[in-house]
Amino acid sequence: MKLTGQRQLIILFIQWLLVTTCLANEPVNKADKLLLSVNTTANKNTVPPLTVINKLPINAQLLPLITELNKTNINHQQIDIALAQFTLSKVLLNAAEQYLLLVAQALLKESLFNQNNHSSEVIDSAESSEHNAQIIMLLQQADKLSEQISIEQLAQPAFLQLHLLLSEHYARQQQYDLAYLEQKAYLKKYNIYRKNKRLNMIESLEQSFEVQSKKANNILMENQNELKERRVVEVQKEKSSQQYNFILIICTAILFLLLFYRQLRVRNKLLTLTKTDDLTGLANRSALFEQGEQMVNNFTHQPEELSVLLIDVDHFKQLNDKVGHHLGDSALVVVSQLMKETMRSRDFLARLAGDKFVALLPFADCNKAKAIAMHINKKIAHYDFSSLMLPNTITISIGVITMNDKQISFDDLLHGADLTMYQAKAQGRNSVVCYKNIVASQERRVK
Ligand SMILES: Nc1nc2c(ncn2[C@@H]2O[C@H](COP(=O)(O)OP(=O)(O)OP(=O)(O)O)[C@@H](O)[C@H]2O)c(=O)[nH]1
Repeated sequence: MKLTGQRQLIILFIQWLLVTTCLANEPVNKADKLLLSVNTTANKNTVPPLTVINKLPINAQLLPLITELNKTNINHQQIDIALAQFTLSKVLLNAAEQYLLLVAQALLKESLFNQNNHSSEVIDSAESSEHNAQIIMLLQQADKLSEQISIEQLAQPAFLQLHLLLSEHYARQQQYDLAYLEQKAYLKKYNIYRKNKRLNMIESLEQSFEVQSKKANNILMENQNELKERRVVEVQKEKSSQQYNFILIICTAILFLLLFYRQLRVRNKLLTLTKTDDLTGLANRSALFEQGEQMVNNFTHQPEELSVLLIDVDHFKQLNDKVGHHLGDSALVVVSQLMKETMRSRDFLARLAGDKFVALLPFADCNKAKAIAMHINKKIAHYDFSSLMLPNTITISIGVITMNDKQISFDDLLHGADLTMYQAKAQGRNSVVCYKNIVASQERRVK
């Protein structure tokens, strides 16, 4: 009874171990699924596949055979043929493949045995013991190959089955110590398998995170570059717009200045025309009075003297009648030019009307004015006008007046000059008469 109790305890312990390890025996549990999904995601994100160090290559047809053997309904004959082909194959199998082949043979044997004894209620103990021994022998052979296989590969589910099978068959042969050791070996390798899975998963997650992080950084840099490029384009546009506006402003300013300058020239020309005599180009009557009044005003407040000459061409009516009005105009032009040439630069010459001219001589006393008048008179009298189809000589009469009285007006001065000029005419023309001489002669007549 005591022995039976101990056996039952050992069987219960083994069953508990089997239940705890059953989850690990599943080819794909929750952790595997998670790992698979991570690997799939990582592969999609072009993460390099996980690499297992020192892993021996395994024939692609061997692993599906082992998966098939773990199912309930198996075509034993087909699998047996496939395994026989592997065994008889001339291709040299490596340690891992030999290991799995032996495990597969053990699984096939186990499956066949179970199928054969499924219907019979009483199992022959001798036959069962022999079957167990054969299975154990196959699995022990496989276990010997473990030395040539890396621990990471041995921790794979397909390889781990060896320990579970061995443990089960040791237990069946009541070798509980060995069964316990196999369970222990199984758990140890299973933990390695889980640990490796976890590490791989962490590594995969890290790689995935790194890739995502790099992608995010790349997108960020691309956006920043795009932003910079847009900013550069905007700055260039702003610069070209500023340049365009600047050029527009400069052009407008130049145009405005040109128009202003043209307007100023037209205005000055018009102003000059309004003050110029058409025929001779000298100042006209209006300009004469303007300039004369201004000069008289200036000389009212200073000691220097201002003299005025009134010049009239002698017998101009006769000349007009003789040579015609047109040539008479030419004579007036030449006479005015000769007078202008004789004047000082500071003097002012104007055409008063018809054949009458007025010269304003600033800073010229009576003597100086008379000298200038005499000079003009001689110059015209000695000029040969015959080249202009005019009479050889043309003479002029000049009346000279000096502004002795500081209170005198320009009109009075002009009137005095006119009187003096008529005195010169009266004396026989081609002569110069000063106003003070008229006054003296008048004074003598009174006496
Ligand atoms: N060709 C020409 N003749 C003019 C012009 N203006 C006035 N005359 C003429 O000039 C003449 C001036 O004559 P007066 O000054 O009165 O007399 P004069 O013949 O010069 O004789 P005295 O002055 O006494 O020597 C007139 O016959 C006017 O018709 C002009 O622009 N051109």
